[in-house]
Amino acid sequence: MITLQNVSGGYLKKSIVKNISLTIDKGHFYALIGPNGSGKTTLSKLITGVLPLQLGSITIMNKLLQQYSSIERAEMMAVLSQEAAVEFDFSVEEIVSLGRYPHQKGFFKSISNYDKEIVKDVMEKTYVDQYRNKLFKQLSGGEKQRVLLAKALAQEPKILILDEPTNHLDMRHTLEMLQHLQEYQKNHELTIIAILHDLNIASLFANKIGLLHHGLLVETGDLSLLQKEEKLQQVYEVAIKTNFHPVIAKPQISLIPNKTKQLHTNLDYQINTTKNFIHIHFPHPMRTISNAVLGEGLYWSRNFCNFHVHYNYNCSNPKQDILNWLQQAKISTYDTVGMMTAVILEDKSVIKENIEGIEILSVITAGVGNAVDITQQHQNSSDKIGTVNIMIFLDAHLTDGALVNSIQSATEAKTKVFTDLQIKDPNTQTIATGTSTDSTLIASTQNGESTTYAGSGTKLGKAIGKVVYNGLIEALHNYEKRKKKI
Ligand SMILES: Nc1ncnc2c1ncn2[C@@H]1O[C@H](COP(=O)(O)OP(=O)(O)OP(=O)(O)O)[C@@H](O)[C@H]1O
Repeated sequence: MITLQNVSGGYLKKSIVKNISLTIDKGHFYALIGPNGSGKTTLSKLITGVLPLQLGSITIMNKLLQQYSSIERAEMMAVLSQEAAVEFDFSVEEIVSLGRYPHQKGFFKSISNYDKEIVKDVMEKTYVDQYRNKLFKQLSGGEKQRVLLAKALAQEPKILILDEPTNHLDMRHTLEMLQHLQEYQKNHELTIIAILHDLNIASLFANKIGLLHHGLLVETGDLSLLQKEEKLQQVYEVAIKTNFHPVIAKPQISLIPNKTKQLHTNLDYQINTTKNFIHIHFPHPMRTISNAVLGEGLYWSRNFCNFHVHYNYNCSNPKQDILNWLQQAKISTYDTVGMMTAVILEDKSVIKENIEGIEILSVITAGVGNAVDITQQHQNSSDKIGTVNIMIFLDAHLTDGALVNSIQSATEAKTKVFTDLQIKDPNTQTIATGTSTDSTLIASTQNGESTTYAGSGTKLGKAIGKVVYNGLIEALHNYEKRKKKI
């Protein structure tokens, strides 16, 4: 619908943007991204016709831009620019009504009932109707931004060009504005071109992205562009890590500040065991992966707790229970991983070793009351509290993939223990592979070179295998000894 072919343009004779070719489909949201001064605003001014082309052509709906009259352009396109701060003594409603101006006919342009309806509607949708009689200049930056969006929408444009539309807006209003625009985009087939500095916002709302650098369009394409770590690092000259949004399938980017000196070189830990909990504390956060009750998934944590509960514990809200117990014990609820067990905590095993240069610590509690053979179809009740809780701490630097690999290594070693000790699933009388509610955690200091593998073919994987095997045997031995005493 909008096609730019070899477009160059700028100020006076100087070309700021050079040789740009791109296509924006009707009803799409096209995000223009790029560092400060890369030419985004200049390119948007070429598209609106505010700046003349030096070279190339711009076609909108199969007609060259210069063939549209200025009135036709004003009807077709609305612009929300950074420079739009009007400081006249207009009320909010008057400013929004100005958006209807290109549509008003006749010599004495006057506002029709239809115009009034549109103005009312957009004011409501952008939540500015509450300020309708207030003077525009008396509004906050964010409120002004919403009024200017209302004015642009009142124009009922086919194309909306936004220069940093979420400037001044807080999180709620940023989201509301863009969701609202998305609705317009769908319902009115509105084409949006938005200059955005926040790449994560661009990812949430754009269909297509264009990356400008030194006036050149270095990449244009779908959201996969936002996963090109090296390209983005090179253009923005900043260290980043791309990943996915935790809830929806959109890329998200995290900034990495200049590497600060690592404050610790080994597993400096403190452990405190009471009747109610084991608390392992590290002075610095560790990168973790676990299926713990609190802090599950990928996380950063300094505190690792395993709480003792009665074997008939009512599991209706285990996470909240752990939060309450942490508060009672005056342990942080923010950077803590929490597990539960019905096993007597004194029977834990703690092994700290240096295996081929890898410092590794394991803290394991174990019982086999609800052992299960995962390969058999018999239905076990699984609302009992975890009996094999494995916590492994490593002085290493693991990628997310290596963390997953470590869990796999720990699980293989655990299953080997069940096989070697001939622990059976009581329902099927076959060798069990674990118990029905086991928890496993891997925590890594993230010191040194990062590694992507921690499977059975690696030094790291074998170190995990060794401490899990030995630690679990010791913990089960303690458990059996206590059972015999009872
Ligand atoms: N009116 C002007 N006259 C001359 N040069 C200008 C003018 N406006 C901008 N420039 C120059 O054009 C270049 C690109 O500016 P532009 O505003 O298009 O970048 P941008 O990518 O929108 O930047 P930002 O992210 O900082 O808003 C800059 O070097 C700027 O100094």
